[in-house]
Amino acid sequence: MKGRIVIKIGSQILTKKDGTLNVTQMSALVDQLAELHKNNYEIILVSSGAVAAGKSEIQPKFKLDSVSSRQLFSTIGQVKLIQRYYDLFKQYNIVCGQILATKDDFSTRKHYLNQRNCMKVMIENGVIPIVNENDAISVNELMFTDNDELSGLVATMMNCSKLIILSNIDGIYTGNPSNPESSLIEKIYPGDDHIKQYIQTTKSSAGRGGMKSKYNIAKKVAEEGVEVVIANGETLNILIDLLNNNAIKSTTFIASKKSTSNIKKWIAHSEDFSKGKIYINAGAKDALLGNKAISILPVGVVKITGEFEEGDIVEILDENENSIGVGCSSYTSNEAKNCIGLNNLKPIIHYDYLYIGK
Ligand SMILES: Nc1ncnc2c1ncn2[C@@H]1O[C@H](COP(=O)(O)OP(=O)(O)O)[C@@H](O)[C@H]1O
Ligand SMILES: N[C@@H](CCC(=O)OP(=O)(O)O)C(=O)O
Repeated sequence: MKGRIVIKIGSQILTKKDGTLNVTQMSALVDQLAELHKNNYEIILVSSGAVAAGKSEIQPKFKLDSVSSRQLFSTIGQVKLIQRYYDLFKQYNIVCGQILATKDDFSTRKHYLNQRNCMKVMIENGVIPIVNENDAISVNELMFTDNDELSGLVATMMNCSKLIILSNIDGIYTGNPSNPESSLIEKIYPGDDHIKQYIQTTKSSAGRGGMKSKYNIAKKVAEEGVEVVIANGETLNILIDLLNNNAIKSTTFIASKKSTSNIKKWIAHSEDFSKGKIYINAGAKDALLGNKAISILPVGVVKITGEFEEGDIVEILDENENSIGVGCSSYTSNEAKNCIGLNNLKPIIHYDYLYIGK
């Protein structure tokens, strides 16, 4: 096996403005995926495009709100999308399978491991998983920011070496990409926090999260040890060139060298399931943000809100409400509240169950 990689393809690459599938583009990408598969890469595809592809199929009989229209179009478009992938992969005798996920499918460790097992058994049998958010049932708080977030979660969960995010742009520019003075940023190292100033809120017409969400998730995933590349899916032979390290326009987020355990990877992507908040003082914050492996002790805690059980996910904040990380509590909320500020007690969050970062 050469490496396990997640490739995420945005709506803009897969569909045309009139809502039909961009079959030429899909076919060019599947040709490359087939070649990588033949060369022993393990591939997980995260594909957007269901909503955009559904729009050309039906004219709603009455005006729909945004939730209903997303539901209606995605149910129709997903069939088109997966059928086309099936046919294209079939030409290479490659079997693909569909996974439609909601955020809730990752909410407990049990759910998370279940998802992991499903993708693992597919890969072990030579099947390419094609993952998309289940737009028909994920609404509001159950929604991922977009498929960039889902692809990051999958890449860390499956211990992939690389995540490639294909959009309609070569990568991250130092300003508005249409401004000739902006230049492409080729490499972003862990801790390069100044880059976020360059990200505009503009996004492509079919995209959901825009570059901001790509940047946020890429930074987080690279800090967990997975290299992330943002590149243009319209560029000829893009995947092959990227994986052969040929000079090609793209932005690479260099992976952090520090290793992150599997349990921490799950915790890192679980902040939306947090049942409570643990506020820590300045000394505890400094210690946590330093280089040592530190647990959160009751003595550094100043306030606790929410109701939680032992093992539940809780958010960690400083006294100014800045989020510092997430972890699994070793106490129930009642027990934890009773030991705020006390010395010589077991950690409220043990280092092994603590993820620092956003
Ligand atoms: N600094 C930047 N560099 C590159 N692209 C940017 C930047 N800021 C905003 N963008 C926008 O982000 C868009 C890509 O995000 P998005 O529309 O969500 O695509 P996708 O459908 O592939 O997920 C680009 O087309 C571009 O307009
Ligand atoms: N699940 C949606 C994808 C939403 C999304 O994240 O789109 P994009 O920003 O183009 O990757 C769909 O298939 O239409």
